[in-house]
Amino acid sequence: MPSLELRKLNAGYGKLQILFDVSFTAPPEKITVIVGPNGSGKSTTLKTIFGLTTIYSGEILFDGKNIAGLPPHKIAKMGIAYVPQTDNVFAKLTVRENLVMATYGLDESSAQDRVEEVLEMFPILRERLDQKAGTLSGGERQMLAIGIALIRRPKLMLFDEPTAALAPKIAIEILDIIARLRDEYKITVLLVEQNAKKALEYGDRAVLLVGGRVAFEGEAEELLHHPDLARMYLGLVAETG
Ligand SMILES: Nc1ncnc2c1ncn2[C@@H]1O[C@H](COP(=O)(O)OP(=O)(O)OP(=O)(O)O)[C@@H](O)[C@H]1O
Repeated sequence: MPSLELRKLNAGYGKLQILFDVSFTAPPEKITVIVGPNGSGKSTTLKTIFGLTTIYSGEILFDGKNIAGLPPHKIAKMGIAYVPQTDNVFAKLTVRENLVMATYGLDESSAQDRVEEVLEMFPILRERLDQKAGTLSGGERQMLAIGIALIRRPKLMLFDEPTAALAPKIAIEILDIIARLRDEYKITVLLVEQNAKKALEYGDRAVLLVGGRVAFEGEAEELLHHPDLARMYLGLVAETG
């Protein structure tokens, strides 16, 4: 079972360093949530794992292999899927075209099976097959983005704020889907979330980033109830009594 381990990672954009000695582990078949204030480097961490930033030093071990410095297409090939926050579907193509595009390189029968699997997981997409992705609701668009990623049968999925801008009820639906990916598909999940409380309730493990450094790594539950960190950085009021 693949786990992901970051070891003393220093990374950023060109000369602008954003991540400082970032180390943490995302254990197999668990949801690891990355939380932290705005600008603390959460998205940059996901982009770095997927080969989209400049790495100065450190290691990213996936399944025991160091993937730091590999280009995104090689990282994808190893079984890692990245679902960015926006621009994660082709708005001008239909739902069907988006899914078919994602099967590129698969033989025809497995391509059909995989699309069918996605439609079984997200029945609403079946109703929208001939609709342009740009006309989907926010929640439906997230489902399509997740579906596109699932077609490659990833072992590790990186989600960047998948519930941003969604109504609370729809946000819960998306988090439920992510929990199903862990439980039914045995996928290891790394989840960046703005809504720390909800995400920590769903997550197994947690990483708190502050100023590009790891301020906490441990059980999600522990961070949720941490007397100081939860209040200082996540705006959560520790429960009393
Ligand atoms: N492409 C880029 N080029 C240069 N700097 C960037 C780029 N993308 C992000 N940054 C900077 O990196 C820092 C960390 O941004 P990042 O998006 O990783 O934070 P975040 O924790 O995900 O924040 P948020 O919750 O606001 O999305 C910020 O100061 C941001 O301005």
